Amino acid sequence: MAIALKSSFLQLKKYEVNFQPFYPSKKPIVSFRRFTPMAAVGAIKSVGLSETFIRLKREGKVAFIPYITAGDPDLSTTAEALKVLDSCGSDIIELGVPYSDPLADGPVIQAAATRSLARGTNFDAIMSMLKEVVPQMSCPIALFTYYNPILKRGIDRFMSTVSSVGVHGLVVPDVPLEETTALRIEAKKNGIELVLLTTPTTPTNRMKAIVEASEGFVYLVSSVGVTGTRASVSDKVQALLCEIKEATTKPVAVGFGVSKPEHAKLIAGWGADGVIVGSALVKLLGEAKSPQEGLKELENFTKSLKSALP
Ligand SMILES: O=P(O)(O)OC[C@@H](O)[C@@H](O)c1c[nH]c2ccccc12
Repeated sequence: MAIALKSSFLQLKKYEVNFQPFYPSKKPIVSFRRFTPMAAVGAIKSVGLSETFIRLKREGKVAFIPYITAGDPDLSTTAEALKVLDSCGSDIIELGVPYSDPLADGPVIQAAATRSLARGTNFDAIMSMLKEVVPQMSCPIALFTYYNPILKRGIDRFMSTVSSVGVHGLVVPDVPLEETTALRIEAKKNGIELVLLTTPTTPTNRMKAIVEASEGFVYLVSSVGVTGTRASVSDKVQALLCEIKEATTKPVAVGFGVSKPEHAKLIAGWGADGVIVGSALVKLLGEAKSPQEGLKELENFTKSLKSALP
């Protein structure tokens, strides 16, 4: 696998596609041109989030959902990481759009966003990368962004753009439920599943409204505070899962703090339909001595997490 990984990574470095940067005055930040023979294989059509959970339920499996930050350490490595995560059995991938004020993120993901933005990663470059990579993937991608970048671009334009590159889902952690109507209308129009989040402190009636409105799956945040690995998973999650599952038949995936295979196994045993892991993976990729070392560590850790799930 390592040799295959190395050669496909080197393949990727040859990508050269010129695109008009969002701000014409800037030099193109990244450029991709298709050299890889992978494209000759033809596009693999991935299905959406809901369909993925229906298939997994039929197979008696729990979804493994990794999160990585786009452009950390660079977009070429992100493209390769998406393929590594896909080939290691990820069922849905959350791809984070780096943002300057990630208020819900802990130090690991904040640092990843800072590194990515410092490299000049922007939304258009991420879309260009996805346009190349999504046809080579078998699992769906859920784009992860804060609300402000959507408002800046315009909700309708944002949704049509992400849909055009093959993104299936969208997670916006800081949009209040009351403001999701416009997002949900445009998302539905573009075939995008808008995932909403509920937390341990969300009042029951508000939780019920959130699960009712959420598409694809419900994101249960396991603990109060920001993202970041925890030594253990709160046993309150078991009761929260029961409460949510009494309110909806929609799939529920649990995230925040999961950093070990035993955490994933525990959450799956409590009845979760999916387990989300972010910071532990972002740390491997962003803090490795080289992109190739980060990709290798990502592959090994992803396999250990996936193997802990039914
Ligand atoms: O990083 P963690 O603790 O493993 O949690 C998942 C998380 O990374 C991902 O889902 C996410 C990244 N940024 C967020 C902000 C809010 C909610 C969730 C997120």
